[in-house]
Amino acid sequence: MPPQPPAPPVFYSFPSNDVLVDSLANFVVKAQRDAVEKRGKFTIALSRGTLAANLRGLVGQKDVQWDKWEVFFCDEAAVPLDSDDSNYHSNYLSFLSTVPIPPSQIHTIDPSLLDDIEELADQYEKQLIQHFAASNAARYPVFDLMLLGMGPDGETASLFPGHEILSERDAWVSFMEDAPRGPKRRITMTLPVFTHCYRAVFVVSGAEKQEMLHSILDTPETGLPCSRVRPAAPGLVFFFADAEAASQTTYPSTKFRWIDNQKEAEEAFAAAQAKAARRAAQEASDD
Ligand SMILES: O=C(O)[C@H](O)[C@@H](O)[C@H](O)[C@H](O)COP(=O)(O)O
Repeated sequence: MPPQPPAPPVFYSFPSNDVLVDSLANFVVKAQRDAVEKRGKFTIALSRGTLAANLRGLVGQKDVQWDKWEVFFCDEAAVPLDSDDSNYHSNYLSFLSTVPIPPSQIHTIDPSLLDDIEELADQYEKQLIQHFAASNAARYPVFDLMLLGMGPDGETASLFPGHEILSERDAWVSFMEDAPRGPKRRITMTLPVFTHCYRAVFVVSGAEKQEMLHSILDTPETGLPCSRVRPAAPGLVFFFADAEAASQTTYPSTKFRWIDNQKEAEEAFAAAQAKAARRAAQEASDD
């Protein structure tokens, strides 16, 4: 049988940041429950930026099994773990320090290797191999949930547009010394890792993201890194945006609900598309 094409992205647009935060918490808890039921643990990857603050809805939630969480970082700057540039540090301050995940289950870079960027990436890849060896990894690791930001140039993690790292197919973790913005020396999970997860979720907020979200969702053929995160079957990709970020895109939005598989994602997309067409026809007849 030929491989199934990736499901269309599921786009949720929320009237305010608070509603986005509650819905994201609800989604993460469901993803965790699903992963723990099926695989006995919940393997999640975090990104730097506003994401950590948008996870605040998880704090104090009753049905979270924090002892089942295994936390990795989508990318990391080659800086000490207490630096403002550290992905770990930004997530620690706003999220990880407020929840009882056992520290041994939070997988950071080895800060003794900061001077050797290649070794830093290799060592992080070894941590992934060790974690995934006993479970589902064949060619690539399969994360239960990868939480992603959308950068100003359409980058995600440290996958910048036009950078050669985007063509990496072998390594799970790669490195760069020429990042176009922020800390130059970084390691990052590679594109195939993002396209082999069960669920990838972009969290996008604020008016400054309007244009880029429009490009990513409405003209994915331009091939910006965020548009290239299309997990292979049975994986799914979701966009959570607040009203400000969502104001330019014409991509049909789905009312927030748990979507479990590709068929449901396709049905949600088709229903949202039909609704948008009906609304456009109604508006045209009102004019
Ligand atoms: O590593 C970086 O250069 C930045 O951290 C960047 O890629 C970030 O992930 C996005 O800008 C989204 O961040 P926000 O969600 O904070 O906008």
